[in-house]
Amino acid sequence: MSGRLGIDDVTPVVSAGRYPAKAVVGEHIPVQATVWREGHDKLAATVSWRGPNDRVARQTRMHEVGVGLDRWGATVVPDLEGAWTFRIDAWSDPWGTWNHAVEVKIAAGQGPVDLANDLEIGASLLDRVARRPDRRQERALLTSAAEALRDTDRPLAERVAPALAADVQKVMFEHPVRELITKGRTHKIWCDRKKAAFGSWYEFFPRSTGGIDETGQAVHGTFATATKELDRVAAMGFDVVYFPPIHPIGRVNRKGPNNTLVASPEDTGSPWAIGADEGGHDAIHPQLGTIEDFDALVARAKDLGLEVALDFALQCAPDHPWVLKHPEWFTTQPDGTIAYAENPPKKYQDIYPINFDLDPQGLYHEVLRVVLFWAEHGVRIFRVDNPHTKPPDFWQWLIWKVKEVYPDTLFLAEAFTRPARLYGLAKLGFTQSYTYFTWRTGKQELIEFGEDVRDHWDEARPNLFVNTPDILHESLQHGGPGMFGLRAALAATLSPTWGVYSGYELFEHEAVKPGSEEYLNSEKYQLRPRDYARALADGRSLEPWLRKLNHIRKAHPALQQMRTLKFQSIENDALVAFSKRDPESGDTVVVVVSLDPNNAQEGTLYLDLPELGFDWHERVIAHDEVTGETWDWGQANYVRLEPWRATAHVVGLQRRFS
Ligand SMILES: O=P(O)(O)O[C@H]1O[C@H](CO)[C@@H](O[C@H]2O[C@H](CO)[C@@H](O)[C@H](O)[C@H]2O)[C@H](O)[C@H]1O
Repeated sequence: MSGRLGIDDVTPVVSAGRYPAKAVVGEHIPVQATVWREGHDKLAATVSWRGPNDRVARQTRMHEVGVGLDRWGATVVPDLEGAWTFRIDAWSDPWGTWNHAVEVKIAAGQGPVDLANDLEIGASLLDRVARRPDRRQERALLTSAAEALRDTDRPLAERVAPALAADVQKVMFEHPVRELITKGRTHKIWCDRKKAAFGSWYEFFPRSTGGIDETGQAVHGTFATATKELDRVAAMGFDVVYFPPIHPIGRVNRKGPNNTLVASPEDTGSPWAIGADEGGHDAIHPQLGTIEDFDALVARAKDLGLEVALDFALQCAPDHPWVLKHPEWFTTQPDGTIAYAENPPKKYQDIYPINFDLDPQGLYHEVLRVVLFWAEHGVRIFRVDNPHTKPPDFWQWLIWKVKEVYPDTLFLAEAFTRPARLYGLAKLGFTQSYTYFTWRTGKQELIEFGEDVRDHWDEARPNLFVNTPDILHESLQHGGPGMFGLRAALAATLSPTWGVYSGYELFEHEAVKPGSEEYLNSEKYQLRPRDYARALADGRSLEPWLRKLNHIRKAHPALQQMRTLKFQSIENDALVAFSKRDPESGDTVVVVVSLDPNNAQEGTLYLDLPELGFDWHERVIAHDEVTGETWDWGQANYVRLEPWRATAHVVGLQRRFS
């Protein structure tokens, strides 16, 4: 410890300050610290915080949190993207000490003689503030309160009354006398744009948008056909459209349908097998079109309010130009061959892993060049494939190098891995992280998962995909349409950022074999044209539900929050309930989701109303955004969910004004 007063356990601080805490513009960030001192004198604390353009630090006075905990808190709201810092300043608060002394001594029946010194101390404190050049406006007010304290002709109550009055207290609080000022360590916050925390993602393969020809054959899609698809995606309320790799696909060791190891000349191969004669990571697959076509797609997406996210998979097909040009970037085995990549037990026979240690200088700069190339073409979101198989310091270097040029760039880590690595990557700079959500299906698992991601919010932001081309969870394989609906409801409301891989809205659920999470006829290895319009017309589509969920998410700022997530008690293991509150607007939402896709479930929901900003016994207006019904709710509420009608309630709570 250093400094006159104690300042401990500051939050948000990530890894003892090695990495910046995460925030987005406009986010209410709770700053807390344990601040303590010897003896009985009062202390106070201030957050001194500074934005990227601030020449002078902003000061926000902290308040005591709880009673007797010596814990102090304040909220700061960064209003600009970039690097912010904050520091806790603790100081002795003589005005607070004086207030306390006077109150308790008078309450104990002490008179003016006992309080003589206190009265003079109070007067001199008032004089000190009144004398400040920048307090000219309040000078008369403070001086007259000081005079009253010194006026021995008045009864004691009248001597102290002006100094204890609200107007004087306000000035003395806002412009305090600070003694024994102790400055804490400076901590970092990186503030991203809002989409870093809040957004709805939709993943589709541009190559699957070509439709079917007259012979019934799937036609390879292009950026032009993919562009047409954007209207439907935007209409469903998504904000980010994510494409698997769009680069030339290797021909050597190309995979065939259903992950077979022999491909016919017509087989498209996996887009993650990046690189061929036509180019590598900065090239476009010729069948998709040209860079100009890509630019046009990005522009159209922008018009529709969509942002394009590209996959960034650092690996190479054996015929990737890097393999020939830079053999030093790959590990050669004793027999002269390069081993293919693996993510055990998965085998990626069509790609070589890159060795980051053989020529870091050359490789790092080439990779940076590639990312900046796409950033120059308007891509500011990258979904990074398998980052946990590459060195951590490489990611830290790359992410912050890119942000030096394009600070608004966001990186989603596809690291389904051990928690230390998942959170480690987030701390290094990844904006968002895939999570274990797809595998959390039971009530208790979901509660633990939700609380875990909430409690890591300063360092990692979860992106809850309901499915991916690699993950068709068994619950979706066997749960029927109701399961698709409820999983979407959970993902869209539990986390400010969620995602859907196309085909979900068509309830695609056939696995390649029992026990596998791989789709049958996976789009990873072949084209998969889909007739969304027909399904919608026939009532076989989840599109209306996805649209509704995204609409509700936008209408309720509470659902754009994670810090305020709180699970509420509901008496039924097939029902899970939680609340969220937006600190800015006060918007408050309670979500109840049924985990049973087939049967009606009912239970009593007990709300922690004070936590939600209401009194314990208050009756509130509860409006369900799903069914459109409005109820009168209080502490205990009967809830029934019938999957054929609704798998979830998303209920906005409002104070009942009489
Ligand atoms: O390893 P993960 O399960 O995290 O999956 C990600 O990375 C894989 C490798 O890039 C990728 O796998 C797909 O592409 C491979 C290379 O073409 C191919 O060998 C695999 O069979 C195919 O699944 C996966 O899609 C991606 O999400």
